[in-house]
Amino acid sequence: MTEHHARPARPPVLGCIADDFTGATDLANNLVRSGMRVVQTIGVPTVPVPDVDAVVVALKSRTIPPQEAVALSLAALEALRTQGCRQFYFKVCSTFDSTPQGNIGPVAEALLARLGAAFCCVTPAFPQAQRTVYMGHLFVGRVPLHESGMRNHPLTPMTDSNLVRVLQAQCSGRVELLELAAVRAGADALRTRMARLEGEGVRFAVVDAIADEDLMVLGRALAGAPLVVAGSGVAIGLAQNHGLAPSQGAAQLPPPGGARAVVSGSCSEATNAQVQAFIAAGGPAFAVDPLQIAAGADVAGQALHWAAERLGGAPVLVYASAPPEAVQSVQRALGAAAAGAMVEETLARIARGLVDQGVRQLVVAGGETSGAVVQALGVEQLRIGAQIDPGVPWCHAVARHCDAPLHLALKSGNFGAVDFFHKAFGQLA
Ligand SMILES: Nc1ncnc2c1ncn2[C@@H]1O[C@H](COP(=O)(O)OP(=O)(O)O)[C@@H](O)[C@H]1O
Ligand SMILES: O=C(O)[C@@H](O)C(=O)COP(=O)(O)O
Repeated sequence: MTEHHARPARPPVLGCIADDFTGATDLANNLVRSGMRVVQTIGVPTVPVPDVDAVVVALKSRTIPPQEAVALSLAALEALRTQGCRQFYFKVCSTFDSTPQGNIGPVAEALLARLGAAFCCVTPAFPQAQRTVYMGHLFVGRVPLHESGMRNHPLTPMTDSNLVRVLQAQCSGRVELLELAAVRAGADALRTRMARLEGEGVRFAVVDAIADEDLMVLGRALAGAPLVVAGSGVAIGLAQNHGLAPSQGAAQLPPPGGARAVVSGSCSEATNAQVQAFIAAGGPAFAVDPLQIAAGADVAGQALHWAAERLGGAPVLVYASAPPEAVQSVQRALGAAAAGAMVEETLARIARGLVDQGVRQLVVAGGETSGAVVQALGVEQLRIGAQIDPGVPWCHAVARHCDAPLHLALKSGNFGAVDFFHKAFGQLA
C-alpha cells in the first residue's frame, strides 16, 4: 500500500487483475509513479481495502487451464466491483506470454461479457522496458517477439510477433489493429476511431504504441472505457483522467533489516545474464538441479544447509535458472509442466526456509516463481516502494509465515539490468 496523502476518501477508481505476481508489482509500480495510491493484494481480496486510487489483484493465472483462469479473474472482478472500482485493467505480460488456448483471450472475453461491454483496447507496449508495438507487431528491444529470448520460454514460448494473429487464435470475437497513425491523431480522434471499430463489430483492437507519449494519448482516450487489456505501460496514462499527477512521496518504505537473498527460477535471457554476472562477481550461489529433485533428493534441505553457513554476509543466490538447451533437456526427461511445478515448489520451500533463517530482504526472479514464493510465505498485501529498474520496485510485505515484515522484489524474468541483484540490495542499503 502506498503512503496516504490528504485527499477525500472515495472508492478506488481503478480495479486491476494481473495474471502473475511480478506483473502485478510492475503494474502497481507504474500506477504509483503516475500518482495513484495503490494497494496490491495477493489473490482475490476478501476484506475492504484501505483508501486508495487503485487496487491490483495479483493472480497466478497465466499458465493454468483457461477455464480456471476465467473463473479466478471473474471472482477478482466481482471483488473489485464490490470495492467500488469503476474501470478495470487486465494486466498481461509485456511479451504477451500465452499459449494458443489462452489465457489472454478467454479471460478478456469473459471480463468484457461480465461488464456488459463489447469492445476493448489491448496493448502490451511498455517503451521504458523496450516493449513497443508497431503495425500490431511486438518488438522486444530491437527484435520482433519471435526472435527474442521469449521463443524459448519454458511455459509460454512466443513464436509469432503479430499480436492481432496471436490474440485472434485465442478469441471468438474479432480482433483488429489500431495503427500508430490513429494514436498520433490525438485522444479525441482515437476515441472516435475506437467507437467506429466497435460499431463494425470488432471486439479487441491491438493498439500500436512506440513511445510514452503514445500511451499518454491512449490513456486519455480510455477515460470511461470499462476495460483495458495491457502490459503495465498504459498505466502511466490513466492517472491524468482522475486529476492525479506523479509524486515521489508514494515510494517511501520502512527501513530494511535482516539477511539478504535471491531466489531465481526464471530461465529468461535477462535473468540468466544476471545470474552469471552475480556469480562472476564472486557472489555465493547454489544451483538447484531439477533432475535431482525428480530423483527424490532433498534439494531444498541441501540449499538451506548451504545458505545457513553464509547468511548475514554478502547476499546469497539460490537458482534453478538455466540456458535453453539445459531447460529443454530437463523438459524432455520430466515434461515441461511437471518440471516447472517441481522447481517452483522446491524454490518456494527454499524461500520459506531462508525467511525462517532470518532473510528479510528477498529478491525473487520469475513470475511463476514469485507466485509460488509469495504464496508459500503467506503474503496477503504488498506496499509498493521505489523502482529498482523499469517494471521492478521494492515492496514491503507482511507475511503470515514470518514474524517481521519483509522487503520483497519480484522481478519479471525479462526485466532488470545485468547487475540487477547487487543493484537491488545497494538501493536498500
Ligand atoms: N532448470 C529448469 N528446467 C526446467 N524448468 C525450469 C528450470 N528452472 C526453472 N524452471 C521453470 O521455468 C518456469 C519459469 O517461469 P517464471 O518463473 O515465470 O520465469 P519468467 O519470469 O522468466 O517467465 C518456472 O515454472 C520454473 O519452475
Ligand atoms: O509485463 C511484463 O513483462 C511483466 O510485468 C510480467 O508480466 C512479467 O512476467 P514474467 O516474465 O513471467 O515474470
